[in-house]
Parts: sequence; structure tokens; C-alpha cells
Amino acid sequence: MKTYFRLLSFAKPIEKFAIPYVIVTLLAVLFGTLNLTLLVPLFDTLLPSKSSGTVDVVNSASSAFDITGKFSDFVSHSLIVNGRAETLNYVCIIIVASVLLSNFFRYFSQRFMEDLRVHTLLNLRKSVFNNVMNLHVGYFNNERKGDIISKVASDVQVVQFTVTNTLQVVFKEPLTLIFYIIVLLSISVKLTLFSLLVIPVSAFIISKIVKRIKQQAKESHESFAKMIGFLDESLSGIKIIKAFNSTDRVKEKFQKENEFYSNLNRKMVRRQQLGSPVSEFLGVLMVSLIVWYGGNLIISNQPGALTTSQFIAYIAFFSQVMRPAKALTDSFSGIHSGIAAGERVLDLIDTKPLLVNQPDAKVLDGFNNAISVQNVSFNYGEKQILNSITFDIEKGKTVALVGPSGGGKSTLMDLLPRFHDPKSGTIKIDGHDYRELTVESIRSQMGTVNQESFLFNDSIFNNIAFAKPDATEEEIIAAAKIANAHDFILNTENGYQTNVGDRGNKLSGGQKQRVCIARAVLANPPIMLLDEATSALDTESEKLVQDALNNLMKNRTSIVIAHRLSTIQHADKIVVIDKGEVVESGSHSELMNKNGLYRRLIDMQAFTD
Ligand SMILES: Nc1ncnc2c1ncn2[C@@H]1O[C@H](COP(=O)(O)OP(=O)(O)OP(=O)(O)O)[C@@H](O)[C@H]1O
Repeated sequence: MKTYFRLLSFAKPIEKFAIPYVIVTLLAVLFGTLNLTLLVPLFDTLLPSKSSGTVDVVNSASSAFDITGKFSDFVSHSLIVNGRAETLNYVCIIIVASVLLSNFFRYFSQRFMEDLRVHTLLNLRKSVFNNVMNLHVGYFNNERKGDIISKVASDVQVVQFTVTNTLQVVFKEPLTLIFYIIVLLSISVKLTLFSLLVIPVSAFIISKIVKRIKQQAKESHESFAKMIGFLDESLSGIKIIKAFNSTDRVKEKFQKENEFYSNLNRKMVRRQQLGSPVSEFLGVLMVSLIVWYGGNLIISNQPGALTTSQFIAYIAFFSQVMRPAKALTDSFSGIHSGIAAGERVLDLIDTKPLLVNQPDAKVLDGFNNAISVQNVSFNYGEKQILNSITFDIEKGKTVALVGPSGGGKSTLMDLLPRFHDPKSGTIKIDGHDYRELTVESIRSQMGTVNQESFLFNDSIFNNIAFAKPDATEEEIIAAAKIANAHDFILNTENGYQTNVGDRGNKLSGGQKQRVCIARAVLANPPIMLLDEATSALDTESEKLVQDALNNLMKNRTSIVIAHRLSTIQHADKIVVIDKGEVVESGSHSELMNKNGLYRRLIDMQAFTD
């Protein structure tokens, strides 16, 4: 129930939709009940009772709730004054008018509910996406991407259908039931009390049936998330899959999950559907019992007992009670799936980013002196990755990070823009501990170009402008020229407006890198974080990229994970990292003279050139 109300809170301001909804629904139910209530006078007009009927009917309107009695009073009065034919006309006109009004209000009631549903969905999707974007980078290491995608895309949808449907049913159907029951009571108290006895029994049976659905729904959402994740991975890795002739294996793996998901859904829907025939059977059983009991009341012909027209109207009415009762059971068997999906979505909304600005965090509005890494250690879980790293990066200098694979260079590089905070030790920028600065201001001083060369599925122009959305065309072209990208861009089909495809796959490796460099040039930050690509480009492309990188580093402070000897040799300082520790640092010639790890790496020709 708590989950349900939390999900509803996304409908804020709910009163904007709920108040008109409640009003029109009330009117719709009122007129819907009214036209059925008119059945008694209708039968009375057609089958005038010679026995106790007239007396009963006249005396029956004893209380304000006795609706059928009131109509019967009106009809018997009209029968005397206007005769049967004219009274029949009146009754029919009133029935048509009330059906018209009931449908008119029902249409508006559905419209308001639709508005509420769309509004809830809009807010829920916004909250979950915004929260995902605010989460710290480390979160995404441990979560499956498919799970996040399916929460935003599919679970939110399930929530909207089941939770808001239930909202509709929860308000409208009980209201309809109450109205019906009032009318039924006004026809016959005895018969109604008798029939209401059956309701708790059927509610108990149905609740037993739907109990297991929630667990199954949770498993089903998780399985769907796995399929989405698998689809995403298969599409991203399609070339590798084909290159290893693994299409069949991948298909089989997908099919396994697909079958599991389908079987689970089949079981769930079967259970859900079981609620419906069971409630229908119980309903028919109830009607039969009523026919039996009410028939006996008529046969006994006691004074004050039912008239035939009241009895027929009662049965007709009672059959209508089944509809809201069935809608209630159906929506309760569906709500479990909605709640399970809702819990998954709320779980994501409730995940707090581990890295947030301190309340009194200062804004770093420039970079003037140095970045100082002091005794920095870092763990992934239990595993220690960096151990007491210390070195300085002075303004305007280039620092190259080198060392064997897996030593921790990328991890160290991720600490500089505060993707993670160190477990111990500090990183200072111009003397300020960077935990006391806002994350946004730190990142605005740094630009990143890494091996991944990630581009969005958009035009080349927009990909470069990502760094500065209000950049002019001249600025974009100037950045592309510095990045050695202008010429190749002009040669593409639509120039700067050419779409680069998913992750930039319509461009070559070297072209992608140069567009990424242009993006970093446009941002024009004082500090550059570079991860030199290890993948071999052809010589010409390599030279273009290298020149672009040199242009990018000019007049900036740069930290480079370096794989090329030329970059390393030109660096002002080389920091050699092995097994999470700084083992050596200095210039190329100093380190060569030390005869340590750096020298060995050079001798082993570990760097390209
Ligand atoms: N997200 C992660 N979760 C757990 N361990 C990780 C994660 N990322 C990296 N590691 C581990 O941290 C260690 C350092 O990795 P890192 O990528 O920083 O090394 P590197 O020096 O950049 O290597 P390379 O030159 O091969 O890129 C490795 O042992 C790696 O297994």
C-alpha cells in the first residue's frame, strides 16, 4: 500500500485531476444507477399488480434513500392522472435522458483519468531518468545497463497501466457498488442482506488465487530487464559475434531467457485470469440463490413481500452488480504486477549518488598553480587499486602516466575529475582540497579525450557543439581545424550536418578521435586529460590525430596516459605507475639513467612510435 501511495504522489498536483474526476464520476455513476432504478416503475407500468403491489409501492417511499419507492410513487401518481400510455412515454424519456447523461459524464471521467495517467507517467519517467543521470559513475560499474533501461522504459509503463487503472477502479467501482446496494436495499432489505453474505466468501477465494502473482511479477520484470540488456550487448557487439561465428550461440542464449520470460508470463496471466471465471461463477451462484430465495418470498405471498415487477427489477439490477465487482477483482489481480514494477522503479529513484557536493562547497573559478595528488589510495570493493600515490602537476606542464597494463593509470585518471573520491589521501587544486569544491566547477576546468571516442547519434556539428551548446558555426569550424578534422568533414556527404551513426560508427577510428578532439578544443578548458589510443591507425591518420593532440595540449596543463614514445619524451614529467604505486618519476633522461622499470619498458619497446 505504501508503494502504491508513493507512486500516486507522482501525480502531483493530484487535486487538479482528482477533483473534476470525482465530480464527473459521481454524476456518471448516479445517472448510470438511475436508469436501472427506473426498471421498477417501468415494469409497474407494463404489468400493473392487482394484489398487494399498488399498496406496497405507494407505501414504500418511506425514507430519503428509498429511490425505487420514490419513482414508484411518481409512476403510480402519473398512472392515475395520465394513464398507462403516457406514463410509459415519460418513463422512457427519463431512461433515455439518464443514459445520455451517464455516458456524457463517463466520457469526461475517462478523460480526466487519462490526463492523470499521462501526467503521472511523465513525472515518474522524468524523476527516474534525472536520478540516473545524477548517480555517481561508480554506480554504473555494478549495475546491468539492461536493468536500468527496462526500469525506465518498460516498468514505468506497467506502473501507469496497473496503478492508475486501479485508481480508477478503486474509486469508481466501489461507488457504483454502494449506489447499487442502496437501490437493492430499497427494493428488498431481506434479499440484499442474504446476497451480501456471499461477498466475503468470494473475496477470500480470489485473494488466495492472486497472492502468488506479486513474486512472479517481480521475476518477470527482472527477466525482461535481462533480455533488454542482452539485446543491447548483442547489438553493440554484433561484429564480434559474427566474427566468432557465434550468432547461433547468442540466439540460443536469448531464446532461453525469452522462453523463461514467456513461461512465467503465461503462468502469471493464467492465475490472473482464474480470478475472473471464479468471480463470475460465484456471481451466477449468487443470482441462483437469490432467484430461489426471492421466488420463495413471492410464492409465500406474505403481506409486504416482493411484487413480481420488483423481483424482476431486482434480478436485472443484481446482474449489474457483478460488473463493478468483477472490475474490482480484475484490477486487484493486476495491481501486483504494477506494484512489483513500481518497487523496481522507486528503488532506482531512491538510490542516492555517493558523490555529492558538500553543503558549503566552493566554486573553482580558474586554474592558476598546480594539481597536487597527495598519498592517494583507492579501492574497488576489497581490492586495493592505488596505494599512496603522490605527485604534482604544475600549470602549463605535461605529465605522462606510464606503466604496465592494469597498474592503475586509468583509475588514477578517473579520480582527477572526481568520478570517484579517493579512499584516503587528498587531491588539491590550487591548494584547495577538491572535496571542498563543487564537482561541476572542477569538471569545467578539465577536458577529456579518451580511447573510447564516444560520439552521439547526431550530426558532426552537434557532436562538436556538445561541449558548448551555444557555440557559433565559426567557433565549431575553428575547433575542427585545430583538431585536423575540418577537411574530412567537408568531404562527408552533408558536411558538418552529416549524421555519425550509433556511437559514431559511420566514421573511421581516426576521424572519430579527431571529432572528439574538436569537441575538447571547443570546450577550451585549462586542463586536459588524455588517454592516448593504443589501437593502431594507419600512418597518415595517426599523424593527423597526433598533430591534433599536440595542438590540443599547446598552452595547457595536460595529463596523458601515454603509449607513444614521442609523447612521453616531450612530457615535462613522467610518472611510472606499477601495481598501484608510483615507482619512479622524472624526465625521460633522468629515468633512463635510473635504470629502473621505465628503462626496462623502453628496452622492451613497450611504447609505439
Ligand atoms: N570498475 C572496476 N571494478 C573493479 N575493478 C576494476 C574496475 N576497473 C578497473 N579495475 C581493476 O583496477 C586495476 C587497474 O585498472 P586500470 O584500468 O586503472 O589500469 P591501467 O593501468 O589503466 O591499465 P591499461 O594500461 O591496461 O589500461 C585492474 O586490476 C582492474 O582489474
